[in-house]
Amino acid sequence: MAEHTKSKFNPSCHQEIITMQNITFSYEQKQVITDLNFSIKERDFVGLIGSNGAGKTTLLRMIVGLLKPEHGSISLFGEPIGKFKHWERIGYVPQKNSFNPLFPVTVREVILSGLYGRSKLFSRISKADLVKAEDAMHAMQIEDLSNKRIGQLSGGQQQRVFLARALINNPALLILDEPTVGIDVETQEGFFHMIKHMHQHHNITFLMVSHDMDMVRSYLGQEPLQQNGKLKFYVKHSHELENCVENDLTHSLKGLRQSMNQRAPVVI
Ligand SMILES: Nc1ncnc2c1ncn2[C@@H]1O[C@H](COP(=O)(O)OP(=O)(O)OP(=O)(O)O)[C@@H](O)[C@H]1O
Repeated sequence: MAEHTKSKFNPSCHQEIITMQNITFSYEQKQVITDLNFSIKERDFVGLIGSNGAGKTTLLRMIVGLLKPEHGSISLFGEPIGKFKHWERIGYVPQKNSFNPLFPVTVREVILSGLYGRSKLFSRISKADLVKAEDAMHAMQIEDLSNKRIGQLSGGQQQRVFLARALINNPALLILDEPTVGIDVETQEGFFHMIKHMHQHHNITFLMVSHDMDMVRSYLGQEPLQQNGKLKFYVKHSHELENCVENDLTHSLKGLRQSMNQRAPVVI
């Protein structure tokens, strides 16, 4: 990736967030990813495209530590994944789940579960945690859904809940696996509008799997920056954003909430 003058751009915009070197992965006898080299820098927006079975979800699951590469290495925020402990810096929204409407978990509980992660599984919910949940719900404009059962929401509303769950720790990296599958076109547009807004105004790096080529091409360019097998990486670099400068916005939930409030509501 090209280097850029440090006088103009904040050097922190160039920290490597994900580094993948010579990654190969197989399920039993079937090799899915072969010798992949790719890195993502702070505040890049990467769209990961590929046909069904190309290995997109497999790659995301390796990045979030749920699968181990057969060969090669992954670093997160400059640390080898085996030593990386700051999982709260990463928000992960897996592929859409469908819930039984009777599943007895409320929206607030789903969002709070984002805080328990790997370290807080058995800790009690503090007042501060509840405030974070409120902020995340406010940022996603779903406060009115807080006591509803997750299974009673529409697909678009559920996606907002899972985004709020991913945001509750103020992540520096958001990983989204086909976030708009099964959602109507109008709602998808609203969702992408929101994601782009978050990217442009907050210091968040995005890695998103999507089949929506119109959205990908309109925001990330016509051609992939790199291809590996059937995986294509479309990228908008942090230096293409005007406000990647010294006085970058911090990305606290409150800041997100304020800036989301300044624009027209997005209907999802
Ligand atoms: N647990 C598993 N055991 C064996 N094979 C698997 C497993 N998970 C995925 N695969 C296979 O690995 C390949 C890649 O799967 P993956 O889910 O990563 O693809 P994908 O690009 O995300 O596809 P889609 O667009 O359909 O979601 C597919 O051929 C799939 O059948």
